[in-house]
Amino acid sequence: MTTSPSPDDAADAGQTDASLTSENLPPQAPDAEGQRCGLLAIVGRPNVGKSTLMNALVGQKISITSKKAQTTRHRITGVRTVEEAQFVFVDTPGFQMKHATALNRNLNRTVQSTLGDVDVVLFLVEAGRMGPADEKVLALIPPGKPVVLIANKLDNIHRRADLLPWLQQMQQRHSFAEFVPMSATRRADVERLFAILKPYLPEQGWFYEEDTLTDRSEKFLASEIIREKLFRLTGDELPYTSTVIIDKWEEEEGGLRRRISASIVVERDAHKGMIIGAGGERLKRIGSDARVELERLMDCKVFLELWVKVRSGWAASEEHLRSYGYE
Ligand SMILES: Nc1nc2c(ncn2[C@@H]2O[C@H](COP(=O)(O)OP(=O)(O)OP(=O)(O)O)[C@@H](O)[C@H]2O)c(=O)[nH]1
Repeated sequence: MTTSPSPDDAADAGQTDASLTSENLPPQAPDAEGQRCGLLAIVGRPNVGKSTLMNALVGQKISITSKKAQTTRHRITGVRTVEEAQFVFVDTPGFQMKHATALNRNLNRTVQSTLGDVDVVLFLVEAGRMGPADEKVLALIPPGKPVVLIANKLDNIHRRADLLPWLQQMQQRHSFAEFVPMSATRRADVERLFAILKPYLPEQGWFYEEDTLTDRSEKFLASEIIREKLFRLTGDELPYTSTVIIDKWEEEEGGLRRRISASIVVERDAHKGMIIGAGGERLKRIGSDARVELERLMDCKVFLELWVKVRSGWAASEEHLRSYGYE
């Protein structure tokens, strides 16, 4: 994956990447003695706190100015180096099981192949709960992979003793490598997690420089920010089957200004109306919220133009998925 944005690089707003193999691993630091480095994935059903944990682990600030070229199969969500250990978090796109469309089947395949390559999987559940949706996620994890059970939202459990019988049950359910009751919202818990995870990282040189936080491209991050605003402002009304494509990306005044044009692709006219809102108010709000965040992230002025397009049945069509780079 390249990090320098190019307006013609259509795949950039999509999700494809080349393969992470021993031949094309990023160069290692010259002095690798004592270093550890490994890939980690955070999985769990919706709403268990994956994003909260990820943000807490890698910090809020995302460095998207890094121009280091990478050709890895995985989209790296974040990198955090703690003392001699470098934690490289990879993305496992969506666990949408609500609608059994081609999109979901593809995503599940992606999830499985991603998890096959990582060194350790962080399986998040809500402390004291293990429902059918959690079971489905657990079933996607390849056998033999070290899985750390994170019992998140511990702060919702008022008496710790109440959790013990549940933890014992969980022990019988799967041979988890570790059990970590914690709150992703508690700094101390998050820092302790690094120490717990460190032994699972292979002893090898770092893949990234110490201060790298992400190597995702600016265009990809921009599409994610727009998507986030889209979902936030449409609530549960909008199905997962919508995506954001960056159509135009122009840098002006030597990078001091960016002109971005993006399309929100939905399946139905009704969804289009939902996004646009009465008098176009909602789309305006999505655009202005996204613009403010993009300006902060990229530290420059941003002109953002948003379009809503209807591609009927695109989520069900494998061909469309390929053209959007979802393979
Ligand atoms: N009380 C409490 N709430 C938490 C904790 N971690 C996350 N949350 C809340 O749980 C909700 C869901 O968190 P997210 O991080 O968005 O969950 P997610 O798993 O990324 O959700 P999806 O994007 O739907 O898959 C948010 O309201 C968080 O603030 C925690 O440790 N304690």
